[in-house]
Amino acid sequence: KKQTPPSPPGPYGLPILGYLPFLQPNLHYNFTKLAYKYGPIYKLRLGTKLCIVISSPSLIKEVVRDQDAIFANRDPPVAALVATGGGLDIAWSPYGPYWRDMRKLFVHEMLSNKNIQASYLLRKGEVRKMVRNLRCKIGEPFNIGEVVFLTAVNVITNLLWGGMNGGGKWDRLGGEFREKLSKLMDLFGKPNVSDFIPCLGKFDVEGIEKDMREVLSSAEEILDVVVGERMKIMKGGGECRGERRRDFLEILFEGLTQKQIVKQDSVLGGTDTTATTVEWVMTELLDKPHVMEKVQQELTGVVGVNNIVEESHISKLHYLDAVVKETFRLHPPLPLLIPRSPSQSCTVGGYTIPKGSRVFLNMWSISMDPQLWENPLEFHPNRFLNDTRNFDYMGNNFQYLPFGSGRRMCPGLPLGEKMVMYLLATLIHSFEWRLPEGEMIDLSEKFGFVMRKSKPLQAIPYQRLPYLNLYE
Ligand code: HEM
Repeated sequence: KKQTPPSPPGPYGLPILGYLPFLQPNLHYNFTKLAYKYGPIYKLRLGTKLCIVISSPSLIKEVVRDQDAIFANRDPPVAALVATGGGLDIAWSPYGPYWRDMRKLFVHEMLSNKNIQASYLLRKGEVRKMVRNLRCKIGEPFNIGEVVFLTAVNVITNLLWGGMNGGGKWDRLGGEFREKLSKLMDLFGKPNVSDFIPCLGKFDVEGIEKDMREVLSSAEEILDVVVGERMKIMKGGGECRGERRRDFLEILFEGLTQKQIVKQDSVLGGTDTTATTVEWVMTELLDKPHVMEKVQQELTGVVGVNNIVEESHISKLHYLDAVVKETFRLHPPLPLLIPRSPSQSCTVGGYTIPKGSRVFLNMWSISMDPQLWENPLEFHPNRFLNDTRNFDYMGNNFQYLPFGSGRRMCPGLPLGEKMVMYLLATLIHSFEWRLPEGEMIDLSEKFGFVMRKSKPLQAIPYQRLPYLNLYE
């Protein structure tokens, strides 16, 4: 008789609530501590939901490579279902034809090599605008993450529907929209009892659904205006600002309704990950002046002293690339990636994983594993120089997956990587950075859908080289 493999080990919990009352807010840390006790694959019952936590490269490979098709489904939290109209966006829609079509449009059209190259002028314009704004703040402390976020939002919304920040009207809407988007991302990450005890769903005990609906209705009002305006132009047969680059909206108009377009929140989520990464890199560099000095030297050698950074310089910035990679290791923006859910019962590591369970891939714990990394708690960019182990972002080394892996891997990778490097190279080449008087570096993190710093980085820019007028 064929025997069913056993269920993974795991802690016991209370009746009905399971392990829910014992969960701590820093979930990645909590899950890592449990792995010390129960091993690299264990189960947790949170309310009625069976969760599986995996934290070894070989078991992660079984999920995202060997059984990728089975694990390509998501198990969206209530907040995400509310935000995406029941899963109309790319990140939360179930694995199937709708997701495939959306993702194909996104990857082959919006983020095709041709479109990314054609949109360089747009990125250049936004990055220059950022430097001009920073010139007015020389000697003053300000929030780096916020400035970078605005630049990333402008680039991505421009790629999506072009021109949101082109005139006074879009500038105002863009600022408001940024606020809503941050709130929306925070709500994705908040643990919600309704996710784990569905019969409590209608009571919305923590008010997350209510908050989400409020944020959404104002965010969507803004999107409706933008999308509606563009639909009018398209229906009138008008040329979109005479540009040759087709933006995502134009492409989407070919097959989707306005409602489906407005629900592309996950695409916009790319702005939060980009800004958070830049903020973490700047924090690590301000904490380690010798590393900052090496990055500056590299930039001076590659870009020169009387010149401004161009995207063509990026491929020559090997040390900065290693600094970014090491930052992704120590502070992965999505420490548990986006949870998967098997579409049929299957076996991982010799254990049964039931259909519909929520599977967390704990990349944070892998990043901190002393068996896999020498001195894992220390910041050593050199470990990524002269790398022979494929520590790139392509999702083939299961010890290092900042952009995920398999069918559900981040489709925004080509843009995200470019933006992070270009923004950092410009910020560091143009300015000398210091902390405000009496301020200490704070490296603590706050768990969320995107893992941000618990205290935003405040830093002061000083003019570094005499060429800043080139940005005028
Ligand atoms: C530093 C930048 C970024 C990082 C670190 C990052 C990381 C990730 C990760 C870890 C995932 C989950 C992958 C998985 O489940 O295996 C993901 C998914 C996704 N990302 Fe990114 N991302 C970044 C930038 C972007 C950008 C710029 C965009 C859009 C322009 C974007 C759009 C998406 C979308 C749509 C998904 C869902 C894919 C799906 O479910 O099919 N990301 N990202």
